[in-house]
Amino acid sequence: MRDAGRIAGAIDVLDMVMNRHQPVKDALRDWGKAHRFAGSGDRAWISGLVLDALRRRGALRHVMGEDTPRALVLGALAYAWDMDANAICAVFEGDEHAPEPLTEAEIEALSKGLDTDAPLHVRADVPEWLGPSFERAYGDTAELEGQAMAGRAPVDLRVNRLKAEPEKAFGAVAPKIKNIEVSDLILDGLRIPETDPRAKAPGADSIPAFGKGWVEVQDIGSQLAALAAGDIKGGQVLDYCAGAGGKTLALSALMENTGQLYAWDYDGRRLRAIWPRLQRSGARNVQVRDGKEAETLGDLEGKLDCVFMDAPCSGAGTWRRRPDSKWRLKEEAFKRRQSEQDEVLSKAWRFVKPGGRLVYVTCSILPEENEDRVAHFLDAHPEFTPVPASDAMAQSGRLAEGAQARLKALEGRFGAIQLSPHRTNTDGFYVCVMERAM
Ligand SMILES: C[S@@+](CC[C@H](N)C(=O)[O-])C[C@H]1O[C@@H](n2cnc3c(N)ncnc32)[C@H](O)[C@@H]1O
Repeated sequence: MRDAGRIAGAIDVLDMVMNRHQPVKDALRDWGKAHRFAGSGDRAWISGLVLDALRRRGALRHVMGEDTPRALVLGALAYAWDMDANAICAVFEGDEHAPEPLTEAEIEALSKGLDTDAPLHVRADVPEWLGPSFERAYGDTAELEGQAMAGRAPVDLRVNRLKAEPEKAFGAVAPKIKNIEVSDLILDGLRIPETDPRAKAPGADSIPAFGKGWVEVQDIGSQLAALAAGDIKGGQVLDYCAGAGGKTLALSALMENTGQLYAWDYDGRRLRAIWPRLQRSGARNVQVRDGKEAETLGDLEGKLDCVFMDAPCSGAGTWRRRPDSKWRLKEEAFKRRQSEQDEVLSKAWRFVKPGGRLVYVTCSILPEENEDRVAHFLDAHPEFTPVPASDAMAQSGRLAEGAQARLKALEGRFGAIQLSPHRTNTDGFYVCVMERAM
């Protein structure tokens, strides 16, 4: 396909996302079925443009003066892909598959530059109702935090030391994936830098090292959050919100297959995906407990060295990867997540033994889901005391040289750490560690 047809395709796909409320992946799949002549390279190009339009939807609709799929796609071409109005006109010219020619108003909007005097929520590219939350959380850096969250994300790998040491895994991955880098924060982390949005992303899960279980796809922020469990080798650990097991696998590797790791989730269906992942990873210290909490976890009360809680949340920390969810989040759902967070905290603490630790994690950058929830919990549970999160991460023995000092500088209230694209070039994770009195 030529670029004019791809741009028309991006407008169609974005229309399906915005007006039929389809996730980007589903819209792209349906569009591909109806346009069989489009190859995988065309679909990757279209997907890259749609995702960039969604990532920057706030600033783009402001500059374009409308919030239509066409306006956002044209805006993304100009302001995210650096194509000026003349270049877009030239691509459209004489191509029967091109969208309608640019209007005078569009040419002007594509040429005038982004509005640096716009309100914060526009400059930070977040929904208007979340502007105050952003400002409260990040003050002077709110705009930078929002803009970094509107950028593209790299793909990160975690070396699974149950199967391969980092050097061996790197040696196996490097010939397959160009430009792979070693993380500067974490010893087991590898990074595939963000690629050209017009091109197909390297398929990390199709390389032999992935099939053999030597590496797992996991954002460095998520890996750091798991390290906050500390030195848990030989310990008794509960992954209370285990879901599909991303953190379970990281915790098992941290435990070097010693001790006992219990994986539980309130929604048993979510646990199903954990089984093949456990098998591929070689984890042998995991007991998946599937069933009602009272029946399946009752025997663990007051016994565990660490309860790890990757709480349900808005997912605001992953907006770079799922930008449609940024605009779908509604106040009511946001409030519901906060009640769920209070609920999981109010239940899970009882499994921690005296002297043991509770690790509260969200993939959110919003204080209502993070420090506000911890404050609420600590008010009701004075027997828990916060522990500096960077110290807990260092106790895992898996931080890269110099990383502890960098993370220490990020510690805020309760010694908790807020990771973010702007601060750590990771997804936005919040990590708070609390210790139960003896
Ligand atoms: C962020 S996800 C967990 C992701 C998982 N740890 C991973 O790394 O792949 C949050 C999980 O919390 C679970 N959850 C939601 N509400 C819950 C509740 N009230 N009690 C326990 N778990 C809950 C959800 O089922 C979901 O699987």
